Amino acid sequence: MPPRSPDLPSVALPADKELVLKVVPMPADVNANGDIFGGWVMAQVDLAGSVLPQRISHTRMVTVAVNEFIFKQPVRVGDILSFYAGVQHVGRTSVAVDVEVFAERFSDQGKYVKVTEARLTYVAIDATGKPQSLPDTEQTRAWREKIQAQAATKS
Ligand SMILES: CCCCCCCCCCCCCCCC(=O)SCCNC(=O)CCNC(=O)[C@H](O)C(C)(C)COP(=O)(O)OP(=O)(O)OC[C@H]1O[C@@H](n2cnc3c(N)ncnc32)[C@H](O)[C@@H]1OP(=O)(O)O
Repeated sequence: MPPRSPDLPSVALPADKELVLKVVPMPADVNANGDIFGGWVMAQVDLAGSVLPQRISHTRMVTVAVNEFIFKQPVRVGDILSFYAGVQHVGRTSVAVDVEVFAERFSDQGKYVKVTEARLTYVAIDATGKPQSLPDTEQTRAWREKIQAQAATKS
């Protein structure tokens, strides 16, 4: 196995996002370098990103786009991965979500390395697979208002 690069300093976990998933990759998930295969990480990010949209849709949702995906640091076997998600846009049928992934080395817990960040978009679909409007729930309105308020403070 090639030598490991030294770990970066621990970073703070995001206060503006929600912990939606924790998982530990196993030896079956490695690539030819001995690190965790990027496709495995992408699959976990897709699942993690779907948690918040599913909270408001109450119907089937599909991933329409991976708008951005950055592998910042390698993931190792046995890392405890924490997936943090935040809704960035709520459209008529779609929800865009930012996902950040942090690794705790199994033998050095409590120190976090940011390994991945991504933006994905999910679409609510009906029984025939066509996009359908998101329901107008309290949660939907709360996210829309929060996003508008954040945009107003930026401009
Ligand atoms: C009953 C309950 C069951 C619960 C059960 C729980 C299961 C818990 C596990 C869940 C797990 C989920 C996570 C795995 C999810 C997969 O694995 S899904 C599999 C991969 N994805 C697919 O197969 C989708 C294939 N694509 C399609 O079917 C169609 O393209 C779609 C998605 C229905 C969209 O159809 P379309 O006619 O192109 O739609 P269109 O009207 O142009 O756009 C719809 C919306 O998408 C947006 N959009 C389109 N393209 C883009 C883009 N590139 N970027 C950003 N936004 C875009 C549009 O802006 C529009 O947004 P709104 O303005 O309406 O908000």
